[in-house]
Amino acid sequence: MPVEELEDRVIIIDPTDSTNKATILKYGATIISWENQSQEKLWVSSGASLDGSKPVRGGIPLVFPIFGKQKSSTHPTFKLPQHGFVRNSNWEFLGQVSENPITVQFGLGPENIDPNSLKLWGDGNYDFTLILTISLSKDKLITSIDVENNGNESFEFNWLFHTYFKIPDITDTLVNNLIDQQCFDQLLNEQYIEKAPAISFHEEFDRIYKNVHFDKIIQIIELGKVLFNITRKNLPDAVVWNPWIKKSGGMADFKPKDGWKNMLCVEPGNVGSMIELRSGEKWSGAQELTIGGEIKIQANIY
Ligand SMILES: O=P(O)(O)OC[C@H]1O[C@@H](O)[C@H](O)[C@@H](O)[C@@H]1O
Repeated sequence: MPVEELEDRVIIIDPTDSTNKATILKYGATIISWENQSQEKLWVSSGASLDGSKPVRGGIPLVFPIFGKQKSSTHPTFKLPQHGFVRNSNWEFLGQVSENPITVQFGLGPENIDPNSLKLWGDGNYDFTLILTISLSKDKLITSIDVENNGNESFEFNWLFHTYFKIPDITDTLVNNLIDQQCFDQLLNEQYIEKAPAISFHEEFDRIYKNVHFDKIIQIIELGKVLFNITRKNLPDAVVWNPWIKKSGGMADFKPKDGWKNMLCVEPGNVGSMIELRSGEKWSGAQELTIGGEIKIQANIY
């Protein structure tokens, strides 16, 4: 059976190789496991709540309609909690849409969201449909999102796939192809141009890389070996985050305590600015994750 639906989750299996599978929690439509040749590729905290009581610390949580917290008190997203409400809403499993590659969909609309949470966005006046499509094949996981405005009012939103990659050791890890990219450092509260030929990690790291050219493949490399390639469709920005020792120590659901050594978030999204969607309009974006291959150094693409 390539798709198995349980009460709280859906498991999908590559029909060509049963050692490739993914598990999606209905809560948040959070992908909590991606096994490739029986090896786990996503980091999930051993202290993560999987019972729907809080967003999952790990896997691929979904961020909408606000990334972080809105600073402008007049914006309709101002009252929303950090990263919005879809990572803590129960999505509807819509079923399988293709056998090979195995592809499934989840949907979310106002009817699936707790009314108190819904009111925090534009006083609950927006009507929308989100469709998440997840496709798994050999060495590849694709997640795509479609957003549609079904209401009469326009709305503005951010989207982000908050992907937690599992890595052997953060101190041996590099992230490639972000040189000369404009970035906003969330720790320094400063904007500058990234000058590192490849990013390395030796302390807390929290940067938003903006308008990264769509031809650029962001690679996570460990000791000369490509672990992951991240490509994006219509998602111009990428957040790179590792909480390191102190910040992870302050998160009750972050376990084991030295788990920061084995995780790195590279999060494709549209967060440098907001997307405006008028009544009846649709927007979509996707991240494509592939395993392995050659190191590809891309100089500037103009
Ligand atoms: O603790 P949360 O809400 O899941 O957020 C985790 C992190 O998410 C990242 O995307 C942000 O850049 C960080 O600033 C933030 O700390």
